[in-house]
Amino acid sequence: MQDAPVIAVDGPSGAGKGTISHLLADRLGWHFLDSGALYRVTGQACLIEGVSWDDHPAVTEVARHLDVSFTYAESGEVLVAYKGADVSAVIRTEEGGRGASTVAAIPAVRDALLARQREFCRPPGLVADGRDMGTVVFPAADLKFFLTASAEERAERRFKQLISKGESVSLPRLLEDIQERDARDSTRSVSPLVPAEDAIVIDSTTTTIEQVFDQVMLEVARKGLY
Ligand SMILES: Nc1ncnc2c1ncn2[C@@H]1O[C@H](COP(=O)(O)OP(=O)(O)O)[C@@H](O)[C@H]1O
Ligand SMILES: Nc1ccn([C@@H]2O[C@H](COP(=O)(O)OP(=O)(O)O)[C@@H](O)[C@H]2O)c(=O)n1
Repeated sequence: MQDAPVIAVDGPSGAGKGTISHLLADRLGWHFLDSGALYRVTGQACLIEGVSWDDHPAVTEVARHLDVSFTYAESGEVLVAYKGADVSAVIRTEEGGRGASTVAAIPAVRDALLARQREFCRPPGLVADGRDMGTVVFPAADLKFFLTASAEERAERRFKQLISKGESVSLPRLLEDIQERDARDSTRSVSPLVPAEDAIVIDSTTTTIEQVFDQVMLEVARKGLY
């Protein structure tokens, strides 16, 4: 099922998955899958096409025919486009996160995006960032991490991140959003947010990005992947 080695990085919002996955893909020279971006673009595409997030058959059609592309800018930044138009910034807003988490709870939408996610698995290897990389999309992954941190710490991180991008947000509102999103992601019937049985769980509530990355690299080396 897998054409190349895969490292799965799962966990809740703000746990540091994107940060650690990017560092890891850079260090190994592997491809990178931002599966959350596919759900975010699906939510955004619905807004663009005038499809309500509650209209499950219509949202599924949008996901099935999603015209999305990922390209790398010279700065190293990933540009995400829908039908050729840049949606990189708008999909990263809190509204974008809410849309993603709403459409991601529709089983047929997850099915529609499954094959597309697996296509990212190409030599020399793939670092896959998401919620169900180790449980559903790449169950045979060579190494699985589940990153987590307290909801308060994750809200604080998200707050700083959004403020630095010039978004006006309130910390209590963000904490509420994170808790709502955690609940929705963890209780949905398909691909709920749970660590794979063989995942290495890393809680970064009180550790720095560097410390988490060192721990991850130790496991990668132990597996002979670097
Ligand atoms: N261990 C950590 N300590 C402090 N800040 C962190 C840590 N890990 C990530 N961050 C910061 O938290 C924010 C969210 O991280 P991100 O990688 O986007 O999380 P996720 O992809 O899991 O939602 C970023 O601004 C990132 O720099
Ligand atoms: N593999 C994935 C990735 C994301 N998602 C959903 O998409 C939303 C946004 O994912 P993301 O990884 O971009 O979000 P953050 O962790 O960066 O907040 C999540 O809240 C999940 O509901 C999912 O269901 N499965």
